[in-house]
Amino acid sequence: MHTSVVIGPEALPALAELLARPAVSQVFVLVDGNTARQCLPLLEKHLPTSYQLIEIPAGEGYKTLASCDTVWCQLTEQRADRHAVLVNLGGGVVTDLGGFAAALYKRGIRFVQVPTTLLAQVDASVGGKTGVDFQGYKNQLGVFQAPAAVFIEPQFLQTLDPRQLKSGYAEVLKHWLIADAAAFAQHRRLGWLTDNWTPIIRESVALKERIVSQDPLENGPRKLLNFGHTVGHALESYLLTQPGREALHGEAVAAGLVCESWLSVQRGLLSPEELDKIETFVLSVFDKLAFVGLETAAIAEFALQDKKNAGATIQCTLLQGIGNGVFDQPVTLAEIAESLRYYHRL
Ligand SMILES: NC(=O)c1ccc[n+]([C@@H]2O[C@H](COP(=O)([O-])OP(=O)(O)OC[C@H]3O[C@@H](n4cnc5c(N)ncnc54)[C@H](O)[C@@H]3O)[C@@H](O)[C@H]2O)c1
Ligand SMILES: O=C(O)C(=O)C[C@@H](O)[C@H](O)[C@H](O)COP(=O)(O)O
Ligand SMILES: [Zn+2]
Repeated sequence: MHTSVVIGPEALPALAELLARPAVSQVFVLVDGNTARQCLPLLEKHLPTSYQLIEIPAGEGYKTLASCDTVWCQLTEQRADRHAVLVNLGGGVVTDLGGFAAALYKRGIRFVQVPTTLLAQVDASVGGKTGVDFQGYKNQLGVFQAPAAVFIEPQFLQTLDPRQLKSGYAEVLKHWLIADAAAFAQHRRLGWLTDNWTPIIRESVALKERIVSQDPLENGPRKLLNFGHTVGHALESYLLTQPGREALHGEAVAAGLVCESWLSVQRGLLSPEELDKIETFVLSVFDKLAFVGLETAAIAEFALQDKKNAGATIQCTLLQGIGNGVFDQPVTLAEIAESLRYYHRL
């Protein structure tokens, strides 16, 4: 099944057209505190006058069942029927949570993604992974459910904090490392900042869609899109338990890209020179995440809950050369901890 993704100035008019169809009974718009203030004004003129707003607090800490409860209560109070559409206006937290809440309400109503962060525009809004965090584990509850459509307006990025922009760049880098060596080489020369994100968004979405279309439910090649995430999610989850030390998803993934590239060298899949290129570029863009050597075991433990694992075996996506990901590579807990110690020493 193909999901329509509209990118550019035609995106919001196309959304308006979809919402005006007679088959749509009610329109609900899910926002967080920031997208309510900073993104809704741009969207509002493309919405029907009768839309209802649902707001959750901003941030990863609210990607929870409790926030879904807020969504479900409001849909129920407003007697939303199966022909209602939920418009998710926000970053990956809103698109993941809104997609999940919509998929469960009355066994599923349609939802559309209107991503407003770079991370959500290049990655989270596409591919149908939805979910929430649970018991400290990332996306522990979720379903694969394709949105009715995705509408990407790069203009939303104008109000985005530079730290958030960088966080999204980690997922772009991931895409190049698993599947596009030429783009990695080109952007390593150019540096990460640009005043026109549209071509990068288009290329990332196309690359991700190509992989997802081969394996929508992640039984095989879709695991490539999880490069950097075995260690990245472990770090993100651990730091979420440490008040004041929380890392953004992309920041943790950036560290994970280095650790998992190091693991690729240990397996003889990647050369030390290639690792050097990756870590030099990553560290030129991202500040190093701070943790002490004694914490590496506790961080690594989180990898035991990674969704790619088979039983007790941690299965990582690694690189067989830059631009060529390989999935289902067994690694031990001790190796994950050692990769974190390598990163810590850089
Ligand atoms: N489903 C997937 O395939 C997928 C892929 C990658 C990441 N994710 C998930 O996405 C989440 C991270 O998403 P994120 O980085 O977008 O974080 P986020 O949704 O928390 O957004 C980051 C911050 O930016 C604010 N914001 C959003 N748009 C803004 C704008 N245009 N201007 C000003 N502020 C704005 C938000 O309110 C929030 O405070 C994680 O939970 C991650 O697990 C999912
Ligand atoms: O779309 C995918 O597949 C991904 O793995 C994209 C990741 O960037 C994203 O963070 C995803 O939510 C991770 O999913 P999980 O299955 O590891 O929880
Ligand atoms: Zn990710």
